Amino acid sequence: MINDKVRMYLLPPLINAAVRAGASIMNVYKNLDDYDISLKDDKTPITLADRLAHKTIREYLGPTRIPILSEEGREMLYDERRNWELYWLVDPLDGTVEFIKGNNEFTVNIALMENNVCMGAVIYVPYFEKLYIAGRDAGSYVKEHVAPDSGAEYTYDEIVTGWTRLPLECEAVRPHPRLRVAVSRSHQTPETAEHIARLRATHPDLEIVEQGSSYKFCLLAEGRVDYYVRTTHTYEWDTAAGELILAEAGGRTRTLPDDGVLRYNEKDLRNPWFVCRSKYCVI
Ligand SMILES: Nc1ncnc2c1ncn2[C@@H]1O[C@H](COP(=O)(O)O)[C@@H](OP(=O)(O)O)[C@H]1O
Ligand SMILES: [Mg+2]
Repeated sequence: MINDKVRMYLLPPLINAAVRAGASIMNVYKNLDDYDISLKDDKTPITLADRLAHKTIREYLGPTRIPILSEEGREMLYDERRNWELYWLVDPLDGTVEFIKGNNEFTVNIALMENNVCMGAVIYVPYFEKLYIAGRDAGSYVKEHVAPDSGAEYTYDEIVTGWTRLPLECEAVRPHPRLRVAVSRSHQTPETAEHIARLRATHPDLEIVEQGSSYKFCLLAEGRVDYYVRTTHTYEWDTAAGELILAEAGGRTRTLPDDGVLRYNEKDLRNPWFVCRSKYCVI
């Protein structure tokens, strides 16, 4: 089991890898003509930014000698990874579609997995310069004004100075008279609409919040949205960090339709459908 000492030792590489990857992404973001977009086998897009962010993270986390399972290295064989005790689960650029559309809603996700349970997590939102951090049984936090930096070398003390515990306690967050429901901006299905129609039966004035990437988990953790319904595929690297950040802020994630938990390091890395609730969600 990872003890507090190991956790303190691993927090800086986790954070610095994400902030450095954010710098790689933002360097590409400025040059729309040079995104070098292509489609992967599953027909989802990949850009130069995904590749550079992956390379940055791999180079920075390599010296930890903990193996990496990344969206841009997904060809890793199940037999090779199934017995890993520790690994980094990485989405170097989550929300590639939003990146291409230019709406700023993209993130870097890194989760430290121990026996297939997320023990530490970071979601970095480079455009908004926000860093969300969670440790199992240690809470969730947000740190603002963390600019993308290709040479980031934050120490443990620098990271934990000036961060804010989640959920937020400010007035903008609660109480809120209407149920706020997050959905993917670009990936909705008829089942998403049906699910929302059922919610509307009891909450006719509910508010839809369309948002790309794992940033939805961050909004739930902060308490800015109450509920998130996901009825299209995601992969394990899309959810591991966000799920811990939400859980440590008092929220929860449950699979649809069976009300179970998301499992990690499965043979098939695609998640079942799920719903998330913030700490204060009333349904
Ligand atoms: N048709 C599709 N095209 C692109 N991504 C899809 C998709 N269906 C599901 N996804 C998943 O949805 C993620 C984005 O989340 P959201 O829809 O909440 O913005 C993608 O992560 P990547 O952007 O890392 O590939 C991808 O894993
Ligand atoms: Mg993703």
